[in-house]
Amino acid sequence: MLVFPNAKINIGLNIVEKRPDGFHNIESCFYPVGWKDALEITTITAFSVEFDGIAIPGDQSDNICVRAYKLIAEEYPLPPVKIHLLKAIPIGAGLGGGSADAAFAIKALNDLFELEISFEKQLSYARRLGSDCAFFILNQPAYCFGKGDQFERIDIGLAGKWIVLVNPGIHISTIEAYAGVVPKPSGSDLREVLRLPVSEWNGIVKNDFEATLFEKYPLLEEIKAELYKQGAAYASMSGSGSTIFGIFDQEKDLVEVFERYKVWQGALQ
Ligand SMILES: C[C@@](CO)(OP(=O)(O)O)[C@H](O)COP(=O)(O)OP(=O)(O)OC[C@H]1O[C@@H](n2ccc(N)nc2=O)[C@H](O)[C@@H]1O
Ligand SMILES: Nc1ncnc2c1ncn2[C@@H]1O[C@H](COP(=O)(O)OP(=O)(O)O)[C@@H](O)[C@H]1O
Repeated sequence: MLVFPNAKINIGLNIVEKRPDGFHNIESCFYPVGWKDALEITTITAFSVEFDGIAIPGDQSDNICVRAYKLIAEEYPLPPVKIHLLKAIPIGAGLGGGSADAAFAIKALNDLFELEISFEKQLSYARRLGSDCAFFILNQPAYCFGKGDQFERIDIGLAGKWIVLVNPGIHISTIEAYAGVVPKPSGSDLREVLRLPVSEWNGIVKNDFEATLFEKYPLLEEIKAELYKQGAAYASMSGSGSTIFGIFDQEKDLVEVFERYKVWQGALQ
């Protein structure tokens, strides 16, 4: 079975409080985008994994796809599989690529072996693998809260708008990014704020990671400024960075402008 795990962006990201378990409660709109990996799961006589594309840090047995398989195999009699991942989504980039791989692995195993795992149970497996992971089970625009693992559907009418994602290749660890932020209540309801026209979001829809990370990596702020210079209606860092995205009213080709970096551009669904 061949599936294509996609990235997400965060439109607004409020880090509102530190929790007793060490995690943070956040408020954010997660929105799927078309930058994709390819993940193939097939039956085989002995379990194996193969990785192509961007090198993934860490041991193969720690790969989140392998962890997803092992988690489901604890409760369901799964045969051995071959997991083949072609990694294209930049890593440590605020795009949730690893979480997407895990969620799509859960869904693919469920479909391939007709396990009939309920949607709620798929969510609970996903939550055990990562805070961002449950969102990718639904994989629709959502207002996310709690650790980022609770969500409700949100319709902010971006379908058809053009998005450009720019990744300068700076790897930012999620733990490092959270450690640099002092949580504070957001003071407004992001769901309400996102009802404003996109062109009014600048300065109002904020990512709380930007302040510290822009200070540490000024290039990120420069990329954001360039996206506005190119006519973006709204631009922001995604998640814990380092990817910066711009939303445009019309199709825009910025590959040459950002030729030194990885760029993905396409229409929002
Ligand atoms: C920042 C966000 C925003 O969407 O995304 P990315 O930028 O990584 O894609 C997420 O909160 C990342 O979620 P995810 O990448 O799944 O994180 P996890 O694996 O659950 O946690 C990694 C580490 O990040 C910190 N963490 C994560 C989530 C959260 N709500 N509070 C935290 O403090 C914890 O230190 C945790 O040990
Ligand atoms: N399939 C995978 N794809 C990407 N990263 C993975 C994967 N499996 C495990 N990881 C680990 O998860 C970390 C975070 O990856 P990723 O989800 O791409 O970043 P981000 O949280 O910034 O979106 C990586 O540095 C890597 O060590």
